[in-house]
Amino acid sequence: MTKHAPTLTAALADAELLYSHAELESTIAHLGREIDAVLDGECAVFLTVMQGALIFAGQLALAIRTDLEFDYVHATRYRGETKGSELHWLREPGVSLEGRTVLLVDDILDEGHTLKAVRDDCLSRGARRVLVATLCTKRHDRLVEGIASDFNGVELPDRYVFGYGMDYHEQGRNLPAIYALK
Ligand SMILES: O=P(O)(O)OC[C@H]1O[C@H](OP(=O)(O)OP(=O)(O)O)[C@H](O)[C@@H]1O
Ligand code: HPA
Repeated sequence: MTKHAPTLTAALADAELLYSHAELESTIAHLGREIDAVLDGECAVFLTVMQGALIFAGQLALAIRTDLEFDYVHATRYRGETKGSELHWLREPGVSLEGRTVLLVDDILDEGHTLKAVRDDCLSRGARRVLVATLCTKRHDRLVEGIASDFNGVELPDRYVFGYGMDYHEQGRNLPAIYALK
C-alpha cells in the first residue's frame, strides 16, 4: 500500500460492484473456448503481464484446453496510483519468442500504453503473431492508436476499478469481483 493511501475499507464503502465472481468465471470459461478455436492446436507462449493479470491468467489458463508454454513480463505504469505515467519494465520475456504465437494476457486494457508496448516488444523479438487477451476493457476516447484486445471479457465504464487482480493503491487485488469507485 502506498504511503497515506486511503484504505480499502473506505473505498469499498463507496464503490459499486460491477461484475461478480460468478459472472467473471463464466466469462473466462467462454474466453477459453474462443482462444482454443483460434489457436487450433498450436502451442502458444502464454505471456502474463504481472502483476495485475495474475488472477485472470491463472483462471484463463485452466479454461484453455490447448497446450501452452508459460512465461511472464512485469511492466507497470500506475505503480500503486490511480493515474498512469511512464512504463517501467521490471522483467522482460525469458523464453525465445522467435516465430511463435504469443498470447499476451492482461487484466485491463485502459489507455493501452502497457499492452501496446509489450505487444511491440514481442514483435521486435520475432513473434509471428501476438494475440491479446484481457479480462476487461475500459470505454473512453483515450485509447492509444494501434492496440486492441482480440479476446476481451467485460466492458467497464470510465472509472477507476479494482478487484480480480487490479489494485486500489496496492490493496484489494484478491477481491473476487470487480468494483468501481463512484
Ligand atoms: O492500458 P493502460 O492505461 O496502460 O493500463 C493497463 C495496465 O495498468 C495496470 O498495470 P499497472 O501499471 O497498474 O501495474 P500492476 O499490473 O502491477 O498493477 C494493468 O495491469 C495493465 O497492465
Ligand atoms: O482502473 C484501473 N484500475 C486498476 N488498475 C488499472 N490500470 C489501468 N487502469 C486501471
